[in-house]
Amino acid sequence: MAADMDWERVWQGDFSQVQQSFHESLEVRCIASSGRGVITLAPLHAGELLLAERALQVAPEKDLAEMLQKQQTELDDLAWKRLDLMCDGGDLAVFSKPVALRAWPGEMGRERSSSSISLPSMRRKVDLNAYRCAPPVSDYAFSEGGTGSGTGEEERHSSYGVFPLASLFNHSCAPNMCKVLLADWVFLRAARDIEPLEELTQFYCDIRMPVEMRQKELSELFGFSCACPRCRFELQLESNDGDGSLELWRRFYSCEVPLVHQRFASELQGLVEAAEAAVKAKLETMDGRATSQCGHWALWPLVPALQQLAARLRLDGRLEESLELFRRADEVVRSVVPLSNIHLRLHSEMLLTCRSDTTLAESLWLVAAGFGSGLQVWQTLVGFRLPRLAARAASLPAPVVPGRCTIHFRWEEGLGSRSLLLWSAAFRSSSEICLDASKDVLICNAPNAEELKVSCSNVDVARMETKFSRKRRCLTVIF
Ligand SMILES: C[S@@+](CC[C@H](N)C(=O)[O-])C[C@H]1O[C@@H](n2cnc3c(N)ncnc32)[C@H](O)[C@@H]1O
Repeated sequence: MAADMDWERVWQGDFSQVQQSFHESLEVRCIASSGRGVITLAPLHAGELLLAERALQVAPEKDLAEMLQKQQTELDDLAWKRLDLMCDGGDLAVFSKPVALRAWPGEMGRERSSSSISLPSMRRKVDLNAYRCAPPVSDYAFSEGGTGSGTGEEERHSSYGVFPLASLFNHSCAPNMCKVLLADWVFLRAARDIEPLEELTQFYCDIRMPVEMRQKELSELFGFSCACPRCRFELQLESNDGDGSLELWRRFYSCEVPLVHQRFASELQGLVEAAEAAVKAKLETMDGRATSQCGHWALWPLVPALQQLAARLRLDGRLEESLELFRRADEVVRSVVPLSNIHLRLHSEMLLTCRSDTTLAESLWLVAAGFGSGLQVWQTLVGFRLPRLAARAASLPAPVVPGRCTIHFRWEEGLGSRSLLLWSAAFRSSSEICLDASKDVLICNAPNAEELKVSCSNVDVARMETKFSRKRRCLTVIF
């Protein structure tokens, strides 16, 4: 995978070095059904690039289906099959055998001589799959006065693209991937650390909306009822509100925040605290099923108010309290949509509040992981609001993406043998993985990984057998 791509050039609109590339551990498990779409076989680390794909066609939305319909004869067989299998609303069932994304669709595709894709079907494909494209430096840079790219709002939003591989990924309202669209390219990255066999998800609707609105939009536009963990949790929370104690909390969903805009900071703080207390009390009545992640999700509606409050405290010179509130908002945002524009905004605010090197390094990492590494990329997305910090940012070491990875382990008992399975996003090749033993502990390490110690009796490293799967990033140690 092109991890060492020169992102500064990409963000300046030079795509000459970019090639279609895939993470080798991705597998397609089903299409056009509610089952799991694309999964990973390997652990992934936040910021890892999973797919770089160029659009088959980019055009104004109204022309896209017709252009693709005409263009299909010019596509090579593989591209045509991918387009043919792109979801058009029909349910094509779960496969008996998964297909690697890089080989997609393998044997699955129709032979193209049999028929061409009809215009109505192409229209459905475009409706269900097309992404809005953007020229470099556009929506991502969010200065009020434009970005200097000279493109007007209308022009920026007039192009849509069809990406047959990227559109194989299903939706979640708390997705684990982030998507960057630049010109006619899409880049998908792991937005957080992801375990082997987890489904990879992106978002199709505005995930800032309350659950009922998200459900309505996904059902009307994409024809499915979202049953992601966040929707399930929020629906359960709402259904538990027979006594109406969540009324204040509900009013905080972003659309209502302008109403509280006029209040004094202390008054707003009181309201936020009351809403938080109400939702926390409600969580406690939910038979212990609410995880800590649910606790964060429950605070999502409060994020705009937390930001407003933090900005006011900053104006009053209460910098530490302000920073603390921005951090809390960031933690909640991270649980819903990691590595997003919302973070960029929050991190800029944090930097305006406190110009410490730690906060600056965090913001450099965030940009590198979500959008591509390089000082210029940071400058384009965040630094342009903070001119006085640019020189300091340049003096900090470039952030390493991925950062330090955990090594996971599991014991497996076989017939007459015992194996230890070790896996980590940091495992690139077996030669880099170090195994050592001291007394009753087996120690495993690799570049970029946190050292792992596993209790283990009478280990003789010299007599152990090992097998390594690069695809799964898994080392099996047989004793
Ligand atoms: C862009 S496609 C996603 C890939 C699709 N599963 C496929 O096989 O081509 C959008 C369609 O996938 C299905 N889909 C996506 N996310 C889903 C989810 N979370 N639950 C149920 N169906 C989903 C819906 O049929 C939707 O119209």
